Amino acid sequence: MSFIFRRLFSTTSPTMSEAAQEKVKQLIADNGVVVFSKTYCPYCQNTKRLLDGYGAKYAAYELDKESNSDLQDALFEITGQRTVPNIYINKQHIGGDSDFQAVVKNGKDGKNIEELLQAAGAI
Ligand SMILES: N[C@@H](CCC(=O)N[C@@H](CS)C(=O)NCC(=O)O)C(=O)O
Repeated sequence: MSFIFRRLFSTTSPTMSEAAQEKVKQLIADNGVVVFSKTYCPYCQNTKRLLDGYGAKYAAYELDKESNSDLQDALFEITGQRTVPNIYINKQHIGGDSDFQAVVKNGKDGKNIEELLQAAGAI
């Protein structure tokens, strides 16, 4: 019972995990295209190269440069994906580099990649 009251009326700050999830969600909300990445990751480099090829603006969030290692766990909790790159276009989860390559080739939801990037305000 006291647990329920503590839970309902707690004024304590969010847990680390909740804070990391909020940060991830904010980055997705604030940016048309987001690539959660690691600087040394060849798949991430490929994704960024493809985006650069379209002249797209994107936020690359380099997790290996980030002291907060909770972010990768938060991404897993939100997307079910633990690897990088972890890509969002227009708040829609795309997946990793191979998923992005498939979108470049086939489009998504009836839109080609240029249309998707335009809708995201990235080009
Ligand atoms: N099939 C994935 C492969 C991605 C992958 O293996 N990424 C590696 C880094 S290069 C990774 O996330 N390893 C786990 C980690 O860094 O925590 C894709 O196409 O994105």
